[in-house]
This record gives sequence, structure tokens and C-alpha cells, in this order.
Amino acid sequence: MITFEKLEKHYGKRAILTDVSFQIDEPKIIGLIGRNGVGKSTLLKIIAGHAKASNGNIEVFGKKPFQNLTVAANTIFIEDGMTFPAVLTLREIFKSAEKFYINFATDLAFELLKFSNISEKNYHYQLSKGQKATFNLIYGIASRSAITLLDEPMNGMDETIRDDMYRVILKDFLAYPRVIMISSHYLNEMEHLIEEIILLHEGKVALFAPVVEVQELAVKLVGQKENVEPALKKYEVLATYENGPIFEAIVGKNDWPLPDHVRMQSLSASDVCKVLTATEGGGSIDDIYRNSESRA
Ligand SMILES: Nc1ncnc2c1ncn2[C@@H]1O[C@H](COP(=O)(O)OP(=O)(O)OP(=O)(O)O)[C@@H](O)[C@H]1O
Repeated sequence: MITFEKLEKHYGKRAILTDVSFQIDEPKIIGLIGRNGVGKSTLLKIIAGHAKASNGNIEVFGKKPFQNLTVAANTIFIEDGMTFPAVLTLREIFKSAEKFYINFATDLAFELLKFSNISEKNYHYQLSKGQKATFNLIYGIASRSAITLLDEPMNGMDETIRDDMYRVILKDFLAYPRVIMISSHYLNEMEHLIEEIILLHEGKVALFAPVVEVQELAVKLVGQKENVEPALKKYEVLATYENGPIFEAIVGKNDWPLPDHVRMQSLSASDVCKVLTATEGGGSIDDIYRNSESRA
């Protein structure tokens, strides 16, 4: 359904994506994760055919997606800055969507809008930030497109509506399986929803794995510094933190017996991704505070 082979994307002389390869062959919900500016929106736009790859091979439904009609008809790209004709009410937007998306679930769209306390008589430009995000997501899910690309869909929504919308995504996916790709900074909230994670880092796919496998990549060792630090030599240490007398180390998971007086805690996929994409060479917040204290 989606194939990327050594894809590159440059903006002018700036290389954003330098070597992106992956394949998606079956319906699933995938989380697209990575630091700010790594190229998540760019990658989604390339799949949707809104942006052109600079180099490499990309196929969506067996076609080059850039401005391709088959891809456009079977793909929806939902993003923050979506606009709709200012003369149309929300009701009219949904009604006109039926013409573009043959599977558009109009009744569901109206019910979800009502559930979200948004009047169908409103105009899109009148909505608050969170209401716009809610409307856009309902529009995207109701389209039931074979490839549904959601770029930070929960931005601006309060926690209650985010919870509801996660359930909408999951329930609709279970009833109508398709590829749903969600870029988000709320990975911790989405771990129950997504099956696999694509982690973008430094222009490449650093990880493409099931959420459960990502969770298993690392663990946290916690204890007094004098107990944890000497034991670290034999581990692959990914990060260390000091919180007063408590010393924490994130290390690659293994089956070795724990050092005395050291506890092991499991990590969420979100924690693992954060460690894997931490700023290199910039030190940690702990270092910054240590340095500023020593300067004072
Ligand atoms: N049209 C453009 N022209 C030039 N540079 C661009 C353009 N669009 C994006 N960029 C740059 O490409 C990089 C990747 O942007 P992109 O929006 O894809 O990142 P992102 O991972 O979605 O970021 P965020 O998590 O902050 O939303 C950024 O440095 C951005 O400034």
C-alpha cells in the first residue's frame, strides 16, 4: 500500500529526510513519532501527494503519489491549518464531502459533531482551536479513506475530548480497518491505540516496530548513586538523571541479575522514544542546572 525506498526530501539546500525506507502492506494504526522539525508533516504530505520527494522511490497504491488522482481519491490528510470554503456551514462541508469521498459516513459525522457540542450551523473559521481540531478529525475519520493521515490531530483539544477522539479512532478502525497514520507528541496517550511506531530521527527511520517491542528495548535502574553508578559498566547506558539522592539510569534491557539495592522499572514506548531521540552533544537539563549553579 505504501512503499518508501531511500526517500530524500530537501527544502532548498536543507536536507530534512535523508534516507527513509519502510513498507506498510496492511491496515493498521501507526504512530509517527519524532522531535519537532524532524520531518513528520513532510513525510505525511509526501504520502498524500501534497509534496514531492527530492530523491528515492515512493509508491502509494502502486503509484507515484505526487498529484496523483487515485492517491488523492483514497487518501485524506488532516492537519492543523486545514481550511474550508468560508461560505459553507459545517453541515454543508459534511454534505459536500460526500461528493469527494465515496465512503464518507455523513450520519456518523453529524452524530460526532453533536456529541462534541459543536453546532452544525457554525462556520469553520468561527470555531475555537480545539473545536477546529475536533471537526477536522471527525471529517478525517468519517471519510473512511483507505489511507488516513492525521497530523497532530489532538492539538488544542482538552483532555476529555482527546480521550473521546482516541476511542472514535479505535472504534472506527475496528469497524472499517484501514491505514491510519497519526503524527503526535502525545505518544504516552496513544500507546493503547497504536499498533506500531515509526520513529523518525535525524532524517531516517530510527525504529519501525510494534509498540510492545519498543517498550521492551530499555528499562530504568533506580537507586542511590553509589549503588547504581558502579553497576553501569556492563550495561548499554542510554541516559542518566540525578534527582537529589536518587540516581536513575536508562539502560538497554537484558536479563542480568540486578545489582544490590537497585530497583528496575519498566518504561513506556514514549519514554524509550524520548531517550532514543534526546539531543546529542547538548548535555541534559541536569547538566545545565549543575553548570548554572556552579557559575552562581
Ligand atoms: N515548505 C517548506 N519550506 C522550507 N522548509 C520547510 C518547509 N516545510 C517544512 N520545512 C522545514 O522542514 C523541517 C521539517 O518540518 P516538518 O513540519 O515536516 O516537521 P515536523 O516533524 O512535523 O515538526 P513538528 O513536530 O514541530 O510539527 C523543519 O525544519 C521545517 O522548518
